[in-house]
Amino acid sequence: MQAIDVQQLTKTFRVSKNREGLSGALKDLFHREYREIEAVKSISFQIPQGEICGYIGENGAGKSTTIKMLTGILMPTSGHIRVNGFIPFKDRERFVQGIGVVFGQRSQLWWDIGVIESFQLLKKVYRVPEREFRSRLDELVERLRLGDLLSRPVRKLSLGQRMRCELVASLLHRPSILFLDEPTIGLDIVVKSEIRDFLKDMNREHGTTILLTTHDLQDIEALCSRVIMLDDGKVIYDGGLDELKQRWSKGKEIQFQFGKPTPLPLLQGLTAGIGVEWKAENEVTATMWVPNEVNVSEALARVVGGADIRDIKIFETNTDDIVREIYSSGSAASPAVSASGHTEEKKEPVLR
Ligand SMILES: Nc1ncnc2c1ncn2[C@@H]1O[C@H](COP(=O)(O)OP(=O)(O)OP(=O)(O)O)[C@@H](O)[C@H]1O
Repeated sequence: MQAIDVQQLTKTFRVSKNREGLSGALKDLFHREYREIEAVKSISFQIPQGEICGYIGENGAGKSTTIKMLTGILMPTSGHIRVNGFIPFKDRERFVQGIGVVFGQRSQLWWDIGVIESFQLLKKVYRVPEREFRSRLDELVERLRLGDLLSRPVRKLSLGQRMRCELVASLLHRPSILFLDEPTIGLDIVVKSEIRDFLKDMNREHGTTILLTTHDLQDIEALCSRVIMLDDGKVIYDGGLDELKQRWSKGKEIQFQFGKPTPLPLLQGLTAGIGVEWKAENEVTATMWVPNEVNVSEALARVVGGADIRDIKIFETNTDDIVREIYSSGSAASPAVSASGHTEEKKEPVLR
């Protein structure tokens, strides 16, 4: 059974139009006009148990709307969803026992009471037996170093402390699927990396399936082997992160540190005719841009054979650059390949 199975899922919001001016407002009183916003447009994907999948897209692409449908908060306009075998908006009570949710911008903890009291309330909501609750709480508190925070009211926690508590709250009932909507938003680099390590451990030790929505592509790099990319309500990429990089990356930068001053014309002469470009950083450091179509070992061999090299660093194009490029280029994608390795029908990208 797939952890998440989504077929031709669509969500259309109906919003009222506000006419301008006093006469417009009066007209609205008697006859409202509506327009439709198609936030999610017939998307399909499956996520097997135990996978960490990134769900990315620009503002307004439809990510949160999808997560809300997957967690049963919103009802789809059309299409089918199964999460852990349940239809989320129907079988609410049994369905929520199997999922955990963290919305980075919204808290599931009670603001004015101690963190531990919030956890106790959630234990009741999810009907977790006392012994199980204790052992799970001990494990999570130790892992996320929450010991000192448990008696503090949530309003007195820093954002990083609160987010660690939110994660505990979402995992107390041992859900098999975790939905994370911007879990690292606004956090400093240390807390971000703590949270990423924690999620990796949860996935490895308990096989927790994670669907992660984020604008922070470092989250994706650190956690996800697969990414689903959304644009204007449609899936425009579904596949491996490495494949995404290979497909979209235009080349590599290779930085050389030389043992003595090495002028650019000498380096350009060594690599003449193979299509690389040089940039001097200083007298003893230069960077060679190697487009994908150029053979890297040939380019390297030419430099190694003619210059005194102390150090070499290779920089791949990073995910941030690639994703920015995809959103801004409007380039056509090749057929989307699902994580299962099956080539799906061509998803026409509408990239703006
Ligand atoms: N309750 C709603 N009523 C009307 N329109 C909505 C509602 N919720 C979302 N939308 C619209 O649906 C589209 C998708 O919004 P959604 O919040 O899913 O995008 P998102 O990818 O999560 O964006 P962000 O990264 O900014 O959170 C947007 O055009 C948004 O304005």
